[in-house]
Formats: sequence, structure tokens, C-alpha cells
Amino acid sequence: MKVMPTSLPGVLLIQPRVFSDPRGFFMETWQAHRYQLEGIPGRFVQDNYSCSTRGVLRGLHYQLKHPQGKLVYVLQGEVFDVAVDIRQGSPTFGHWTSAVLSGKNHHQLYIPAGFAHGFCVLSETAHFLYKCTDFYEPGDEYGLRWDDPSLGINWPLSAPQLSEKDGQYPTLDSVAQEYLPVAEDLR
Ligand SMILES: Cc1cn([C@H]2C[C@H](O)[C@@H](COP(=O)(O)OP(=O)(O)O[C@H]3O[C@H](C)C(=O)[C@H](O)[C@H]3O)O2)c(=O)[nH]c1=O
Repeated sequence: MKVMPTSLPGVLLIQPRVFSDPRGFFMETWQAHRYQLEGIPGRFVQDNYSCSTRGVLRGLHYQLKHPQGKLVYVLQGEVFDVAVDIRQGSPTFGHWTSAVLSGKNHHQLYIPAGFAHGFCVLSETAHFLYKCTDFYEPGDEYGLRWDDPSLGINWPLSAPQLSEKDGQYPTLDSVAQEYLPVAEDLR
């Protein structure tokens, strides 16, 4: 397994070891000890699975009371995945990083708690799995506009299919500080 830093400290790109043979392939998608050695927490409490069609964009979402760290990957299809540092006081506040995750490259992205997360689908369908470090709390869902000009994310599409909720989120510069997570080491 190879783990590489990204332009955002704490956000890690993981290339798990894949064992291919004439039957197909085998890979471990998570292993607490090995991932903890690479700085990825061993405490995931919830797995999520979403399926989306080409052109769908889910995000940019974050939580406040129960901020979720996420280990995200694609079983089938291809997505452009984005993490945005929105932690108050962070030196990389307002910066973003991205990775193309697919059922072919098997890459994973670890996104720490306190970051906004989203992805758009580049294939006919994308089966998206992720592990979360905290539980989902219906009243604890917040988000930012996918096309926030102050973020300048280079999405590889221009007219995504959004949920009604995702189409109404504010820009980062219009969100009051108390509605933004605090960097854990600054708590
Ligand atoms: C996230 C979540 C949702 N739900 C229910 C709530 C809704 O009735 C339905 C769809 O939820 P939503 O439209 O928020 O799903 P996504 O747009 O995929 O949201 C996710 O998308 C981005 C990319 C993320 O990183 C977050 O995990 C999450 O915000 O599932 C649950 O029951 N449990 C959950 O953990």
C-alpha cells in the first residue's frame, strides 16, 4: 500500500495493494493497524454507500457537532473527488484538493473531520463507498456551493445534476465563523 500526501496537510491519497490473478483481483479496502500507522484513524463507526449517474455532483458537505473523517473510494465507475479545508484558523483555510477515484485505479482518499467533501460522477454510474469516523446526525448537515467562486474548484463538468439541497448552499465567504468547524489541534 502506498500513501501519499496531497496539497492539504492531513488529506491523504491511498493506493492499496491489489492482488490480481486470472480470476480477477483481491484487495483489503481497510485494515485498522496498517492504516493507523499511516495516520488514518482506526475508529470508523459508519459505512456509507451511494450510487449516482453521470453528471451528478454530491456536495460540498460538512458537519459541525459530529464532524466526520471519511475514507472514500469507488467500487465501480469514476468520480472526481474534492476536499476543502474550512476549519477556522487553519493555514490552508479555503484551499481544496482533488483526486480521480475509480473502480480501475482502486485509489482511496482520506479526508479528516472538519473538511467539506463532494464529488462528481465521470462514468455512466459510480458506486461510492466510504467509512466515517462519526455517526450521521440529520440536523448536523451543512454545505457550500459547489461552484463557489472564492474556492475556484476545477470541476470537470459545468452543469451538474444537484439535489435541491445542494443547489441552495451558500458560498464560504458568506458563512459566519461559528458555522465553520474548528481545526482539531486548535480546539
Ligand atoms: C449522509 C447520510 C444520509 N442519509 C439519508 C438522508 C437522506 O434522506 C438520504 C440522502 O442524503 P443526502 O442527500 O444528504 O446524501 P448525499 O448527498 O450523498 O450526502 C453525502 O454526500 C457527501 C459527498 C458526503 O460526504 C456526506 O457523507 C453526505 O453529505 O440519505 C442517512 O440516512 N445517513 C447518512 O449518513
